[in-house]
Amino acid sequence: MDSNVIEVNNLEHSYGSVKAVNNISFTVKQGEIFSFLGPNGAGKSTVINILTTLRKLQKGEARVNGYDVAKEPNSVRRSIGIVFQMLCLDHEMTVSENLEYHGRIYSMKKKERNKRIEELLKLTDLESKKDTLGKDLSGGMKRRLELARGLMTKPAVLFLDEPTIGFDIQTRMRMWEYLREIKREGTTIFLTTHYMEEADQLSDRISIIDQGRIIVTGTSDELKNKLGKDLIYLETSDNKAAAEILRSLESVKSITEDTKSLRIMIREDVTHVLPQIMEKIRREGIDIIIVNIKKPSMDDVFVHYTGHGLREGNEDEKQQEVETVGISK
Ligand SMILES: Nc1ncnc2c1ncn2[C@@H]1O[C@H](COP(=O)(O)OP(=O)(O)OP(=O)(O)O)[C@@H](O)[C@H]1O
Repeated sequence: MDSNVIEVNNLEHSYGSVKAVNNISFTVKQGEIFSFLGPNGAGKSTVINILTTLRKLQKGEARVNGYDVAKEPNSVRRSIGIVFQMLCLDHEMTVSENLEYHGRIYSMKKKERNKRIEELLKLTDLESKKDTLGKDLSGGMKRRLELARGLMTKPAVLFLDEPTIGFDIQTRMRMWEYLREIKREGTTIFLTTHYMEEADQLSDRISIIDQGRIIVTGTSDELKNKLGKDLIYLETSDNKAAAEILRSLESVKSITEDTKSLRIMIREDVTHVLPQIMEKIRREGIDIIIVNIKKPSMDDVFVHYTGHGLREGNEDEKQQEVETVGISK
């Protein structure tokens, strides 16, 4: 039977007049990797800070490992591991000493500490660096050491706030491997990210969060499949008029329009629909400049549900949604 390691009900949080978290509810099951995917300022850090008891809960309910974050913060803290955006290592200690020190703080016995340090150095590929000072590690190694430290006490749940921010894609992919390995050890992982691919590749389930609200939750496949079977990117001499014409087609599920192109989600096999679409547009005297067919990506899911791209303030990515058929949320 699935058991919930995290349970959040109607969580709200404001900073003065700014409502950072607006009535959020979700659960995370034992052994899952669960991600909050959202742009800067969406409210991700605020939620993770409340769940890890670093920020006081204002309104709503939250339980972690069965403990109430408002009423039993010490029990929550003892049962979790945390890795935050900001590095908190001691740069004058070696890799092993950093882990050793953390184990002592949590009153781990010497034998247990040594065993765990050995396991974690192996897991995070830091065995050859065990006597290197924190300040002499690369950025990726420092983050791995943070990860190892967060896991020292074998927490039931690990919280990671943007674990791979600023990493190149290779280092990011290695980090995903470590996180999958940690999951295999039985740890539940809650992470925040603004990388589409990270959420897509790593998570068992994803919540898209925007402006303090959860917009939609599901597995990567569920979210993509809800959009439609295939997606056609179309650039024409008059996108607005083309969207107008195509909206009446039964096979078209929805159309997202931006300044350059149309993203057309379709219900049926693209090979049947595409000739029909081309014919209809050409008949109206509209020229087709580019046609591209692909399966919906997490990027498409994000644009579809939020109505904009992920990098806030980039006008090229601001999209205007012109749905033809409402989709269930
Ligand atoms: N200490 C604070 N005081 C005032 N406003 C804050 C504070 N922390 C966050 N905010 C505001 O609350 C909103 C949510 O911020 P939060 O840091 O939770 O978002 P986020 O999704 O984690 O963003 P990022 O990815 O940039 O960390 C934003 O509008 C932010 O400006």
